[in-house]
Amino acid sequence: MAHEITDNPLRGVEAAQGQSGHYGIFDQGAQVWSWRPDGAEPVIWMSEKSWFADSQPIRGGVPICFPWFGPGRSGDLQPLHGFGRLQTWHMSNVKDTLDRDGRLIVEYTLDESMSGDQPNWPQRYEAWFRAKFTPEYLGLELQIDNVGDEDITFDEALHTYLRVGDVTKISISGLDGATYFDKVTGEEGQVQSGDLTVAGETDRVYESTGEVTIHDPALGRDLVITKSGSANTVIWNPWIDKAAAMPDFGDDEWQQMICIEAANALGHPVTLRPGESHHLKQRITLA
Ligand SMILES: O=P(O)(O)OC[C@H]1O[C@@H](O)[C@H](O)[C@@H](O)[C@@H]1O
Repeated sequence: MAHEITDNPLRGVEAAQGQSGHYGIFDQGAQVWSWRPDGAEPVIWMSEKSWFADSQPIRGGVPICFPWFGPGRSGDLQPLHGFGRLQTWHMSNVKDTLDRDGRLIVEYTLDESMSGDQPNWPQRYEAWFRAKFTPEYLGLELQIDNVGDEDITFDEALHTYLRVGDVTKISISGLDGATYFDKVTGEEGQVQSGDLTVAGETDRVYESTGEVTIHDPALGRDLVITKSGSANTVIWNPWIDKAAAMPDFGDDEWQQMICIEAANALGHPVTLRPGESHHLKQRITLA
């Protein structure tokens, strides 16, 4: 058993793990799209309606938002969530010990010579991303280096789409007492009370650096999401109307997904002086 470089529907790395496990990442956006530990239901969610086309966002997996989140802090930047997720990243390293312990590590790089002329963010940077697939957890790490001679400021997110059995039955713990901006109502300074349940369109940017757990009774499992280097946890489910309005999202698919994103956005951009680096990490563990 070894990893393969595959081309369908997009170029990337794939691996089988055990009898039924599967790992996958695309070069476009350095986007993880599959983590299914052996014997488990998929943990990473992918839409069956996703486009797989050059320079189009991929709906599902783990999009890397960079160097801005959504339309950016000015509210008018395109493409949404930054150009990083639309670029073809350079696969710089692949290591597997699949036969021994079921692990696969894939590393990617991106810099301004590859992302080309970006009028909204003409900065010098190097980005490095590592996905570590193991039978126990999926580890994600994004490093941004300032390689220029001026300060750089950016937003970023690991926009992780997770598969759940029935989103109306899950509860998410770990955010009790955290303040959040509700992007659906536009209300700032909301405070989470107890566990979060999903009963409508949900789009919240929490001030939170801690661990959250999804309790999923329909699949009979918990997903534990830890992170570092991140001031915000974003939770997103489009619910019925927004799902129906998105051409790359199945009308009923909102029922089986939730995004739990490790971000630095809105009031928490990252500023790096020349020569400095920033690390953003997220780990998903099946419990
Ligand atoms: O459709 P996109 O650009 O992939 O974004 C999906 C969602 O991503 C979330 O992170 C945002 O908070 C939502 O507002 C947004 O709708």
